Amino acid sequence: MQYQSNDFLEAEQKSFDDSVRAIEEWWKTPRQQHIKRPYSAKTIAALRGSETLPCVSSAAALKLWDMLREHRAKGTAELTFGATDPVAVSQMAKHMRTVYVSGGLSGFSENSYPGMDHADYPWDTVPKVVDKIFRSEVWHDQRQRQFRMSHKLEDRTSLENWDYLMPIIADGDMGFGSLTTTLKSTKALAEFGAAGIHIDDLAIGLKKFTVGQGRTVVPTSEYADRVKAIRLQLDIMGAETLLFARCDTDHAEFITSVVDPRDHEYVLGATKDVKPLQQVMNEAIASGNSALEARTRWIASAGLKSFDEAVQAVCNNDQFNKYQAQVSYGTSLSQRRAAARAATGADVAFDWELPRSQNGQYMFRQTVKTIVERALLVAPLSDLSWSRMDSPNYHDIKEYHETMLSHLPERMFAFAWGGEWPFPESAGWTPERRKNASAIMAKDFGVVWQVQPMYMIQGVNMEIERSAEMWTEEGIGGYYEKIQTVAVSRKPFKVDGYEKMSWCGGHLSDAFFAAVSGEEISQR
Ligand SMILES: C[C@](O)(C(=O)O)[C@H](CC(=O)O)C(=O)O
Repeated sequence: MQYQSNDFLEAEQKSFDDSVRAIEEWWKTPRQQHIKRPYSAKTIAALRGSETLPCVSSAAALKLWDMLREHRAKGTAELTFGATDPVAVSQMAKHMRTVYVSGGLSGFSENSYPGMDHADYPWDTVPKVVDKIFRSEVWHDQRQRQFRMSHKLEDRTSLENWDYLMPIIADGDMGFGSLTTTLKSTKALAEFGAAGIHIDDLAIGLKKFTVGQGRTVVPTSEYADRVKAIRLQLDIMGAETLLFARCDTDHAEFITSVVDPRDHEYVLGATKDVKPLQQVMNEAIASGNSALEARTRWIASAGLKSFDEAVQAVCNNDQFNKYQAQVSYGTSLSQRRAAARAATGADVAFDWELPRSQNGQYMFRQTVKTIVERALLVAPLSDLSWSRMDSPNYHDIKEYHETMLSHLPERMFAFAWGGEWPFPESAGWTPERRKNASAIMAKDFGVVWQVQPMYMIQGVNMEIERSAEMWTEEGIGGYYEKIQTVAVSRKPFKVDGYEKMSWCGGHLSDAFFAAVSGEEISQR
């Protein structure tokens, strides 16, 4: 064994103690002080290497934090959309101050095997897109500054001066598997430039899109562990990256396991004497019938209820009140059964095994209360809360945010708008409310960051399709008149393009040659 002197050991101990103190001081800064960790600075110091490398995303994360806090104070919001292409991002910078890297969009456009939003692409797909966008932002900032600095002060007022260094918020999906993948993807996202990361409570790979079935969530405890793992990783790195705790429980229909009693209230069971759903579906397939139709018939016959509903259905008001007085958040099914027996004098028929799916999922019925419970649980470790929706219900949105704010008045929220949402009056959307939805969400509910993740797929598709039609029908004549002439005459600045040397980096690369040949390249 290598001999280690006392001097070495003491220096090592001092460096460790210094690191603990530095972490404790860091956690007192305005950006960090609201976070309540379930572990000590000593634990984090012990998980660090002897050198903590500076995290490139931290400056952007602090910028994002200040930006969002300011919006929160003013009742306004930062609006952005999803992007995976640095060229597009360079144009977004002229109107937006943040950019979103969507997992769904990355799944379509950033891997060799495109597909629907299943997060079934390699776990480092989104980090690589973040890397590409982050580096392109840095490059645009560099070439813009070089161009400006080649001009004298008095000539610079009329030059372009965009803030390309837009904080990037990245889709961490469900962490891509186990805890170690969650740690690795967080590390990659923060190292590659993500100023914010969102994590959700979805099960990996179980989204359904066309058969009318809702999403599958993981137990509350698994979700809480994901959030904890991300915060832990960010702390190990000393990263300021913001953590958006997204909850996909709205309209979720399944849960992977009943390991956590906090979920038991929402799991559905059969209250009638029926065969297991899987058996019925397998019999339908074996006899050449539709499994989906067999499922629909089974659901209609099984008397599906939550345990509380099952109790309510078999007792009077007094008995139900007595039952309710015995149960609360986190009361397990076996405790609920005992409380029901005590209140009604009989066992209540309820079997949550019978409706289980082929993948073993349990049937689940969420309410706004479920989402609030999950969101409150992970709020102390995260920076923003986000209840993800399939379609917008204003009443639910209002109830969720107002309940959250009654517990956490300073809380900041994120929200994603869909590409083809209907905004019906029946869901609380008056025309006036729809028109001003983004502003209302910001002012009334503190939703400081709002994204349309799939804007590229609809909004930009529309532009490309129109452009492709024009080019194939009119060729260079059409291009000259409808694109080039318009782009070049745009005021106060030409539209960016390959011929615009400042934007495409022509000036920068020529400046490299000049500098190497010994020329003074500043302010000629
Ligand atoms: C935001 C999202 O995570 C994404 O990948 O962009 C998706 C988008 C969508 O499916 O509409 C999500 O909300 O799950």
